[in-house]
Amino acid sequence: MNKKSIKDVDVHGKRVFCRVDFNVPMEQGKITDDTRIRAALPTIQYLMDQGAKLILASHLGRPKGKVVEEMRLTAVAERLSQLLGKEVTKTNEVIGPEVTEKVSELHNGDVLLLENVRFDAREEKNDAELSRQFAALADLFVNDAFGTSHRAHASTAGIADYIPAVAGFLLQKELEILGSALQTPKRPFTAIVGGAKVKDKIGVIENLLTKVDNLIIGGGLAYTFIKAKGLEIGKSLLEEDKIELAASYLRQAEEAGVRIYLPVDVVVVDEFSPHPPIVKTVDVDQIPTDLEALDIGPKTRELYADVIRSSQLVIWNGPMGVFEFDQFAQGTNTVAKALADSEALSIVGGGDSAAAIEKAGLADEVDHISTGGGASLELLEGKTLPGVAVLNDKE
Ligand SMILES: Nc1ncnc2c1ncn2[C@@H]1O[C@H](COP(=O)(O)OP(=O)(O)O)[C@@H](O)[C@H]1O
Ligand SMILES: O=C(OP(=O)(O)O)[C@H](O)COP(=O)(O)O
Ligand SMILES: [Mg+2]
Repeated sequence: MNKKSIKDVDVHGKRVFCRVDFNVPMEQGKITDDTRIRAALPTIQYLMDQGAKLILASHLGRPKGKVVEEMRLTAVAERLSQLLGKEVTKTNEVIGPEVTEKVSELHNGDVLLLENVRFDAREEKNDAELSRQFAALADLFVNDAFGTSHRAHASTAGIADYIPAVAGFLLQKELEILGSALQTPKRPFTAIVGGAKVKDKIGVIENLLTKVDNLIIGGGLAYTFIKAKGLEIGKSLLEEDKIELAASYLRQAEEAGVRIYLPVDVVVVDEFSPHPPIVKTVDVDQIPTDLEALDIGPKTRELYADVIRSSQLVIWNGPMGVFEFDQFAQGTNTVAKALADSEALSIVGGGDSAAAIEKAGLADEVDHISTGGGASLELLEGKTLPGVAVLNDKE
């Protein structure tokens, strides 16, 4: 990578604004998986040891520019304090007098965490004024938020217009590992895409079709494709205005000789909950109009596991079902197990996918767990990530 890293600059006594991705899965105010916090520790610890005054910034969820109490970073600050064995101060605002004061009180080696940056509507607009205000707090910008580096926002990109900008260790490591796997991909090369961010993820498929041998589609993403094939999907997750696009991908794949795998059976329910009154497995052409699919069925699990076992490189982003409810985690767990057992070079990416593989107890069995889902897919497409592009080049 020809970008400067924190090793290339002197941070002693400097105020460092470090963007991290602490967008961790939460349930009832509790962190259910702290992979992303742990992944940022090497950078944070290094900057502390070097005597920097550290200002950390992250988003959590999608609060859409307003304060949402459940999306405050309070639990994140507590967990970070535990992991570092040192008190992390947190502000209750994103920017303003409280932030300015707390920054001025920092000593070398201290850590301050700003409130969820997406509480400020200007963050996602990559607003110049907010970028300038962030920059005014610090002498240096460090991007270690690989999982958010595909977003051009004030704290991931805009800030770099005003102060020197370098990469953290996590960002560097992610780019190296993903970059080398993709440079001369081992074949057969299989990509597995699932999850719930259909709007974000469907777009990457066009490019993936030029790179992979097999494309497995599961999770919430699958239903827009099933609909595109003219089948009934009931109340399953659908991105209405992407149906045409999905249909065109199915045609393109056929022309390119890429095999697309879609669910052949699914688990449907009458209520989105851990224990719905009705739970049944049906073939994909038999989804009742009033039910919703929360997992891939047993035939699909076996089919997907077979494809994985015959691959040499597998990149997986997005759970196969609503794995947070144990009853609907079987599709995700079967895919995770197949990946763990296979000889393929295996890379799993995404905040929720990482949580799923941890929950399945298989985190040590795959080659790399990436903290980025959308980010790793865009990298896989061959795109330059905005949060990387803004960093200073090595001289
Ligand atoms: N069939 C489905 N219907 C609704 N949500 C689903 C379905 N399958 C998976 N999901 C949800 O997708 C979410 C993760 O999506 P996403 O954020 O895109 O993945 P990642 O964080 O791994 O990149 C999980 O919370 C999971 O419950
Ligand atoms: O969780 C994230 O991405 P992921 O779900 O693709 O892993 C990142 O924190 C980015 O969040 P965003 O998709 O709301 O911009
Ligand atoms: Mg996610």
